[in-house]
Amino acid sequence: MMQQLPFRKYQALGNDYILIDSQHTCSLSEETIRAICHRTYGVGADGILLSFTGLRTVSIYNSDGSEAEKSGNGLRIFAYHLIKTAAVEGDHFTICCKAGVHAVYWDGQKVTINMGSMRSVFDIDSGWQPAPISKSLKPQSFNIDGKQFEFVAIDIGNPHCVVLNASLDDLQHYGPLIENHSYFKDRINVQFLHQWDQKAIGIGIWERGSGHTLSSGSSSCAAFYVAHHLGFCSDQVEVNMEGGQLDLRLVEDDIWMSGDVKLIASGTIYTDELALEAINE
Ligand SMILES: N[C@@H](CCC[C@H](N)C(=O)O)C(=O)O
Repeated sequence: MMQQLPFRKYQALGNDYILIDSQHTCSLSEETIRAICHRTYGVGADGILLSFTGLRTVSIYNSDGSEAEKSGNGLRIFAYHLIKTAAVEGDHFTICCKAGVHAVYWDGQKVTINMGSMRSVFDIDSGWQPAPISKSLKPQSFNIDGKQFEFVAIDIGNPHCVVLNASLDDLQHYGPLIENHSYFKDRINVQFLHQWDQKAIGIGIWERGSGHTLSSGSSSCAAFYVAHHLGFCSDQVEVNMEGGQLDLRLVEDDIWMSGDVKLIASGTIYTDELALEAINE
């Protein structure tokens, strides 16, 4: 059935999302999501945020059509959208995604979100395990296509593999190989941690389901959490990515994230004009 879907397009540090705030029940097939996100046949985006007007809950989709439990930039965008459309009142409210409920603060310029904490940690021998009370993390290593990498994989609502000894030049080649490694049956987001000191860390990003992106909120949180617990940085840092910076701090083991969001376009998607056959080739 032909659908006309009003949308807004937002970007957060170069990580772009199409937000569909639907008045009616609306579900999108994987194929439709891929077509909308396609950079030439569609509107073009790293993902889609789907919500129902009046509700503070959002579903998050990657550009390959898969659903994600969480997105840091996606949540900031959704919160900013609720503020700018006057769907929420005041400067303090909560929003919900598949990974749970998140507190939001708005200071008139930036959205700050409680991104929560590490929920589980990956061990090569025993798989995903509940986060240890000690919060201690131990790097492990794997060999990918002839190259040895040190990594720590943690789940903070969505899964992340923080690689500790990789060069950004290797991201395009090894990113997809790590994303799809047999260790990670639900695939994984990948961060190449390439710079750190007490006040700042730098990461390159390969996202599960969306590939190379210019920034990622949940990736920043995972890389920060790992770097801090390995003693590489303090409990408050700037995370530098190709698309810009996020400010993160740990408060009682929860990661608070703040950063920019911009509304860049709005319009209507005509679903029966989407070139599904072209994107399937
Ligand atoms: N861009 C996001 C992460 C989106 C979800 C991720 N690709 C996944 O599949 O978990 C962010 O800003 O966190």
